[in-house]
Amino acid sequence: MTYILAIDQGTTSSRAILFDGDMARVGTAQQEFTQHFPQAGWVEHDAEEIWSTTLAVCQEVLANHGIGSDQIAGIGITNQRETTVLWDRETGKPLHNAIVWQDRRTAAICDAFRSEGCEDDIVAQTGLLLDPYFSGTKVKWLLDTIPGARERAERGEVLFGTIDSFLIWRLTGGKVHATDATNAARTLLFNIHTGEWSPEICDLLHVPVAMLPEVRDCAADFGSTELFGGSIPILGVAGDQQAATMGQACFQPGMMKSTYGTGCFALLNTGSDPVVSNNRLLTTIAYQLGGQRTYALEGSIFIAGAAVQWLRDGLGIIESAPQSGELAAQADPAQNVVLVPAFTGLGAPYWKPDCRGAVFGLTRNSGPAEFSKAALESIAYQTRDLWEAMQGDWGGDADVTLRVDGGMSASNWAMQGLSNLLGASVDRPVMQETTALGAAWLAGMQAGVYPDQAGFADTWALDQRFDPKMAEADREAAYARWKTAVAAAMAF
Ligand SMILES: Nc1ncnc2c1ncn2[C@@H]1O[C@H](COP(=O)(O)OP(=O)(O)O)[C@@H](O)[C@H]1O
Ligand SMILES: O=P(O)(O)OC[C@H](O)CO
Repeated sequence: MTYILAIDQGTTSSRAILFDGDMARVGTAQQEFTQHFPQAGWVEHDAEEIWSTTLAVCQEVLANHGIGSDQIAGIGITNQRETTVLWDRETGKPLHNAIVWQDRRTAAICDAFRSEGCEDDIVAQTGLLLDPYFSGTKVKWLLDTIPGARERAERGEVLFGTIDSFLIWRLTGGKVHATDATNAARTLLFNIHTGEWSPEICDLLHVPVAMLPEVRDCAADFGSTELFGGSIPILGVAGDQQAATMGQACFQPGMMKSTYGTGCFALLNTGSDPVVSNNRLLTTIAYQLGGQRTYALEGSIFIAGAAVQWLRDGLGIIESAPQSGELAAQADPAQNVVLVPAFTGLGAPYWKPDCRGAVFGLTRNSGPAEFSKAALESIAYQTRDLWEAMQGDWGGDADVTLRVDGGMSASNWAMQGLSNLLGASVDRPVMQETTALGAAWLAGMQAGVYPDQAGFADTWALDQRFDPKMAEADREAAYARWKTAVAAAMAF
């Protein structure tokens, strides 16, 4: 039997998932790693720990299943996006902790460029917003802060990469400095229309082009690793939300997936033409295969499953995440408690980093069940915001179903509520590890052991469809309450 090894390097853990020749998951190994918060709003990872946990989980899953390197046809890498690493070309050592996508330290840099009138050109070239979320201003901050780093980067002695690049460098023993188009598209340094690094933006941010990785297709030759016995080629790379889009087989324009983990990231395939958002969504590359770019509109919600974690760890009203649905089902239907979970600000389409959470509509009878219901419904309302924005940008032609995945999609109550508030069908696939599957598919297809796009799309199998069970008038009244609550939270 031939196998594919998928590496899913996420924000809180590194995972290795082994798939067999039929794309069935054989085994998983996972290790969490340390989150560093050196100052308010700063989030860092130790890139060495990212590397050591990644290496360990790969070794573990292979050992657990007695699989040798000669049985692995290829490795696919998927990763937390935007997180920024600078390392020494000679030693491979990071110059600094990785600056994580959630880190807000470059807000002032963004404000300064905005006041200089640079935002429109950056948005036009990158499809992104001038926000600390993306890598570009993080690279600038590192080069401004670490003595001598910029001069060394100009000489090609210091390299930049998102996590995929750093892992490729380490896996190949420093032979390959490359990334894929989906990861490049999140850096704020990449022109998504030409498929090349933007010389103008690199100049503006004072980022030497010599330090940037080569950009390749998602399914391509990324070198090989000798670290697991024999040689294994790295054949697939994609940012995690794009890998989930492929894992959900959202290959047709108008198809949309939404991944409910800690946060929620919704991507709508817009085909070969990038769609410019009038609703503060991001325009990004969904995938690049055979040199052809397919674009997506993306909406990013920072708090989804994290609201359920808050019920458990903050309020202590549930002991485990699945209890949130059981409790919500007991809520008094006459109460209209609304939670705006802006614990770390609001993402798309509001982009209000300073907004904070709020609860509205409390009565003397409001208790754990109503809080639980409000927390799960807040995820549905936020998705409805993205859905509305996407329909507006896309011209109302989006698919009438939403494909969901991620840990929280296991909640039937939450998914039924989502369908009710969207007024659309919500499809949950049998295979909910779509991020890893997407990365595995890229590598397996490139290796010639997995089917092409059409064949892969045929293997997508439905676990459960949730159809709306809410009267239109009730849905719209509920959504209007949410909009009022968001406006009030933003005004606070
Ligand atoms: N049955 C459930 N009901 C509601 N939320 C759930 C359920 N199972 C998991 N979650 C939530 O899903 C999140 C974990 O999903 P996961 O995809 O593993 O996220 P991440 O990759 O961001 O760590 C947690 O925030 C958890 O609270
Ligand atoms: O690692 P995740 O699943 O939280 O995903 C993070 C996103 O890629 C950030 O853009």
